[in-house]
Amino acid sequence: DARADKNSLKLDVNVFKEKIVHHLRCTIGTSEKKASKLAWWQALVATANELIFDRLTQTQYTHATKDTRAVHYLSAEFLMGRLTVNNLVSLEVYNTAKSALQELGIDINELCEEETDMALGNGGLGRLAACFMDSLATLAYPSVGYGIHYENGLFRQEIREGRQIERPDSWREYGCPWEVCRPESVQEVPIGGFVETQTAPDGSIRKVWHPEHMIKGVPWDIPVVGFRGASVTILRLWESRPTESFNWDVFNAGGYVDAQNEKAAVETISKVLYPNDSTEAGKMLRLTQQYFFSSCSLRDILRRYNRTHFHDYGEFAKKIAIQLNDTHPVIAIPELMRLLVDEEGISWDAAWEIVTEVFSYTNHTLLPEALEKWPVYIFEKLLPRHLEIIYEINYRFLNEVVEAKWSGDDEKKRKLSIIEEGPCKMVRMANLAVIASRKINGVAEIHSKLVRENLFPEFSTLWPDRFCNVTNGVTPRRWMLACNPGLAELYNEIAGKDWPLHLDSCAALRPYADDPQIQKRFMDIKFKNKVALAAEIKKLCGVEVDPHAMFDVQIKRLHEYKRQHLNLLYILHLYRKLLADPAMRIVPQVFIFGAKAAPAYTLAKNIIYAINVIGDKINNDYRIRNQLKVVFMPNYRVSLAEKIIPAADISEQISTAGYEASGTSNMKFSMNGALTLGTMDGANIEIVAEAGVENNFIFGMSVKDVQELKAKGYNPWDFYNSNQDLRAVVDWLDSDFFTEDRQALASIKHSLLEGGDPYMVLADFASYCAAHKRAEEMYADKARWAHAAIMNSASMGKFSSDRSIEDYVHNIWKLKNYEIKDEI
Ligand SMILES: CCc1ccc([C@H](C)CC(=O)N[C@@H]2O[C@H](CO)[C@@H](O)[C@H](O)[C@H]2O)cc1
Repeated sequence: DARADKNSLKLDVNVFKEKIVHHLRCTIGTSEKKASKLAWWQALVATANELIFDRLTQTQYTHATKDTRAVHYLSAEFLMGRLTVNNLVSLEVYNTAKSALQELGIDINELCEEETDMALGNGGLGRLAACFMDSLATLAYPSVGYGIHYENGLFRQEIREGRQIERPDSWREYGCPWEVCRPESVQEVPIGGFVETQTAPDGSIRKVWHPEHMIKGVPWDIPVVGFRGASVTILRLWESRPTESFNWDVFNAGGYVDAQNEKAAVETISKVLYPNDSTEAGKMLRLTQQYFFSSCSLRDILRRYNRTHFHDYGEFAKKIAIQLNDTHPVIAIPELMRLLVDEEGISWDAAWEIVTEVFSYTNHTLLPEALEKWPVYIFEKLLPRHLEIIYEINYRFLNEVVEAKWSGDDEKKRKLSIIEEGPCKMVRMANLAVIASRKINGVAEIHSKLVRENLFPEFSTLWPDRFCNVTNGVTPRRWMLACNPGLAELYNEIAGKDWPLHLDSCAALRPYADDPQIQKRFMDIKFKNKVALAAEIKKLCGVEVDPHAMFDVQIKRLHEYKRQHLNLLYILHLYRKLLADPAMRIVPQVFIFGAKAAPAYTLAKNIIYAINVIGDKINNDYRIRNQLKVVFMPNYRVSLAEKIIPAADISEQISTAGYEASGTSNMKFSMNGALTLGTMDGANIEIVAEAGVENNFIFGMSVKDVQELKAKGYNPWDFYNSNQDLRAVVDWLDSDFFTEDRQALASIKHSLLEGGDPYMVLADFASYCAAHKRAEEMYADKARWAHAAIMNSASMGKFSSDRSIEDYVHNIWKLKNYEIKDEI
């Protein structure tokens, strides 16, 4: 299929087959007869790793010999998903592998189901980091991703009687063949303790930190395979371990338990990912995680730099760029100051010069509850020296920069200060990020505008040139070529085989938008994907769905601002109308949901419960003759998204305008020929600008409308009382029609009325219903729908993460890329 193997010459089917059998016997140590599917998968991976590690070595050799400038992407999350299909496709040996396995009587798809997702992230931010790593390797820019080697990724979600149950995600229980440990690059990180101020004979002050503990950081490297093996870079993830100087003396002194506790305490640091994707936990362990990986990463960067620069930091800012993926790694700023001043003996000013040159910061959310602030007392306990450095940075900023601009304006100082005064003083990580970063960017045009105007207005007045926008993107390798081979085949024919590298070239399909043959091809591909998804839904949810129906999909984290409950109100509205008029005939529709809620986010979990119990009722209500189906697919994750997105007709992107920074699933859906039903929020605005608003269904208030209604005072009762249909479905939530446990559903009604409906669900309901009406009408007009589907898919060139990376490279990182030849 379209995932054709250009360089399969390198490894023809027989050679590939021999290598798989060789690894089965000599690497995994079993025989064809006895081998489990897991063993065959491990043998397949070992075979692919031969190519991958060779390219990795070539890549690292080129970067080292050319002493290249590189970007270091610091992120607490990397939502990598599965790597097998992606790596085989990027190496262009997918079909070779498929045929080789076939000849060995093995179905490659079955093998790939053996792989557990590498779910080391919550949602958008983590997946974006993964797409960016793919593009950096494909564009052959020198880069390293740095993160945390969580033993447990994002929890596995099970649905029990409609409720979300969290289960641990021990993804590498039986090891992971895609990662390699690098003991030679272990780091040790101090934490806790106190700071001693020493006065040298020459009167100069020296700060000496006496840490309470040392933590060992063990690096695990995951190779990132660029498309066509352009380069192979690494994602280096740090695992926490107790240091050798593990308190044996405590142990020998019989303090076994204390020794064990200390060991356990250190190991918990990289034990588990915090499952919140927009509310900060404020837990000490969270800051310890952030500091641990940031410090290990900086030490690793300094170690690599000093290999050729021998502690002469004159070139450091020329060779090193560091991107901070939101505020989570911002502790790296005072940590680099500490390493340069305290350990390398560089002056404060020289160190600050370097720090403000190397760091840049990306903001991914405006939600106040997501902006990290740490109590000063936690810093005093964990990171006393960093607190001193933060105070010094703040003092110089307020008294040199702010005083110069707004002399004597204490209000400005209070607003811009890194320290938030009050009963419990807090460290504002976002302010620290802005003060120390060369560039600050948002992730979509509207979001970057709101970052400048609402989040950091004074800072953007102070430093207008520091603020910029880089609209998000997604990798077309995973999100088109690998997950939708039928569509990939069509683009190979129409746009040539390089479209995965030049997504703009997909525009070659636009002139065929009304060509009946192409329309048929395109919609047949969609239908085939819907048949496959219908089978998966049957298997996972036991629900029969008709692939001819309109597949309306909303897959993303469960959050009120993403308004899954608005979607649910419309489903209730449709159901109510069908019950009211048994003769009514609608375009058959299947509403598909996938969403994890942060474990402590009760209302979000109640919305999941509501979707399941209401869905159950509807799916088993014979009176509506299967015209309406509701499916909640459990354990939404990257590998499930790869199955759902190619089969979608409608992409629900219905956040309250001004709340979704960008969104990235919206891009994946459009690329795969789904039509967006959404608000003018985040990247939706840029998507419909490329594909045509007439080819999508925009509804609801704009950002300006939302701001004005909030300013005027929004009263949800006004909408409740003035719209009978709305009132009926909201009241239906507070009934025992769907479940005897009406409390959970009633809590949703309560949040929409007494709770003030903070995300204006009721205000956008009527417009949302009208947009759905338009969608149903267009879906009935097959040619019109096909036109729109093709125009969306063929107009997404801008949303390749390659374009995002080129923007970062030219506006922020100033990198050169290097062709990787086989030099060694
Ligand atoms: C402190 C807890 C926490 C954890 C994660 C986050 C992330 C910033 C949340 C997130 O994933 N934001 C999403 O980032 C995507 C990539 O830029 C955007 O496309 C989404 O709009 C944004 O919600 C905030 C707070």
